[in-house]
Amino acid sequence: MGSVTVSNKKSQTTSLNNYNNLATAPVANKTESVTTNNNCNGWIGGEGASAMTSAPNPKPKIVYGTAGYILEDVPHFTDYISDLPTYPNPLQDNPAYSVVKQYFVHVDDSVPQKVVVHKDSERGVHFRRAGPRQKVYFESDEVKAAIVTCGGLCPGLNTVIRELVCGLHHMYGVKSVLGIEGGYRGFYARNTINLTPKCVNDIHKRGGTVLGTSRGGHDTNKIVDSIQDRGINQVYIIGGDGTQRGAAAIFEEVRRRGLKVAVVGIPKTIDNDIPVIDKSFGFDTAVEEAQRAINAAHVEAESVENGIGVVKLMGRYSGFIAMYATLASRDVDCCLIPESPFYLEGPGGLFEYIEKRLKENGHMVIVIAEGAGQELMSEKMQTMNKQDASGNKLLQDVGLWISQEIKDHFAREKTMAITLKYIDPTYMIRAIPSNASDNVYCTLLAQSAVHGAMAGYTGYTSGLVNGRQTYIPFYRINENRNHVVITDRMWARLLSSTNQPSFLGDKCHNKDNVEEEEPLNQLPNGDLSDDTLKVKKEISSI
Ligand SMILES: Nc1ncnc2c1ncn2[C@@H]1O[C@H](COP(=O)(O)OP(=O)(O)OP(=O)(O)O)[C@@H](O)[C@H]1O
Ligand SMILES: O=P(O)(O)OC[C@H]1O[C@](O)(CO)[C@@H](O)[C@@H]1O
Ligand SMILES: [Mg+2]
Repeated sequence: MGSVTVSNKKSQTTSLNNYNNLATAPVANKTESVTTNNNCNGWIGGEGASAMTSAPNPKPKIVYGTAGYILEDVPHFTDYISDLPTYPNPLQDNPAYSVVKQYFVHVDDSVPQKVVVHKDSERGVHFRRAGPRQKVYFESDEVKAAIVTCGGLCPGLNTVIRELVCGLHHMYGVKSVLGIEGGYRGFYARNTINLTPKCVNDIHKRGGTVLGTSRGGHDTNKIVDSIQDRGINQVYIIGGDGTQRGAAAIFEEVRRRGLKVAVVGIPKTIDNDIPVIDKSFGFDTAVEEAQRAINAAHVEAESVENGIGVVKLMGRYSGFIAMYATLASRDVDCCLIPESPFYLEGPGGLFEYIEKRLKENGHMVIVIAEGAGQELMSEKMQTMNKQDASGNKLLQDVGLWISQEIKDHFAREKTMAITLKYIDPTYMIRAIPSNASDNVYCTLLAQSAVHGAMAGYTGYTSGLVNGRQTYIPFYRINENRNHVVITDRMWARLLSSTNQPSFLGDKCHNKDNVEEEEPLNQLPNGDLSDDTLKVKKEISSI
């Protein structure tokens, strides 16, 4: 890798090899900014480098290199605490690793966010590669780790807990690991449990989380007080978008107080709506389990004349589960997701398509994500805007609603007699243990998280980017949500597999009606990479 510059007012140039020593360098406020929201919790390293002081204005920690190389780095203890002792990584004496060449990750290793490039492309954004480092910032018996799970359930939660405990124990000799019960509020309202490799040995075979979980109840100060009171110095926080925002707030407070506490996020969401990462753990398991419901709907539908099977799947704001379950099944004739608004009546509408499909095939299967059609439903029904304890919008049951609308339509129109069966497996797909590939994924995520904390990194989410484990600054995880891009090839593949209407009507040819999000990764010739052209809802007026 060529020389890499840490940009700052004094244009100081620092090799990445020295990057961990930045805290002792007189680095001033960074002048460039990156696209991020005001709540970002990353920060430029080196500010206020003296011990027990904190940066007044945290900014993302960005390193620039040659040919447009950008490293969106994660915070490190040395950014705000000076004179920390380091120790050789105990893995170097571990017989399992002694035969592995270059087992330790090189300090300059990073992973590109975009792998599709043109010959003149800039190198673009990179994230720090995860993995064990030669030096660690904790002695084994100094570590007191804590693990907490927050938000909804997801297959694999127990596997991550197990692998954190076993990873800390077996790789780094850490004996003290606490489980925080019942989500964030467990830090200050519940007891903790001691987690040992023995007591977590079998938990990956069970669904749910042995620690319990909750929504709401995040009180940053109380949580950090509890971390301080209990002497915890590594916190592993497993949860979705809300949880990662909470983790960013905890990190900020920890840093403000100048504590040597690693705050590490492990992204969890069955909806796969966390940005940057390839996919979230448990997603594959959920898609696989959804097949059982789709199969049942198909069997019911094809066994009667004009049979319709409707399956509702999870996906509050993003329709990934519905999209992948549809693509995997091949029995689905129509997939409805929040990102692709649809309409019922008239030419090109859902009712017209159902009639056509029944005439052609005698039966059909519809998969609908729980967040789809919410605006349509609210137009037709008087709905209350309710929220859960975390402030997430509580959704109406779109599966029940659409089933009734279809039945009413055919009863009214008398074009054909239909039989409709509605299957709602929503909680069944997330309350199960993770499958084999998710178990492996959870193991890698957990071990990467542990390596990073031991190496003194903090304020990051451990995540898979282009097939490599990385450390991603919280602000990147928290700045937006991952959506199905309906102008992307994946959605086109689905449309061509189901043959359903796009519900875009003429408007899909009218660029004025397409509201595009900022094309973050525009390629040099003006083309947009697959996953960056984001088209928002634009047919609500149809
Ligand atoms: N902006 C925020 N700042 C601090 N804490 C938050 C924030 N948003 C949510 N939290 C806390 O994070 C926890 C989990 O949030 P939430 O219930 O939204 O689930 P999640 O982590 O998004 O998971 P999922 O949506 O996949 O079920 C809750 O305890 C909530 O109080
Ligand atoms: O009923 P709960 O536990 O609030 O969870 C429901 C929500 O959790 C998720 O599984 C994850 O966010 C969503 O798909 C769903 O809307
Ligand atoms: Mg969420």
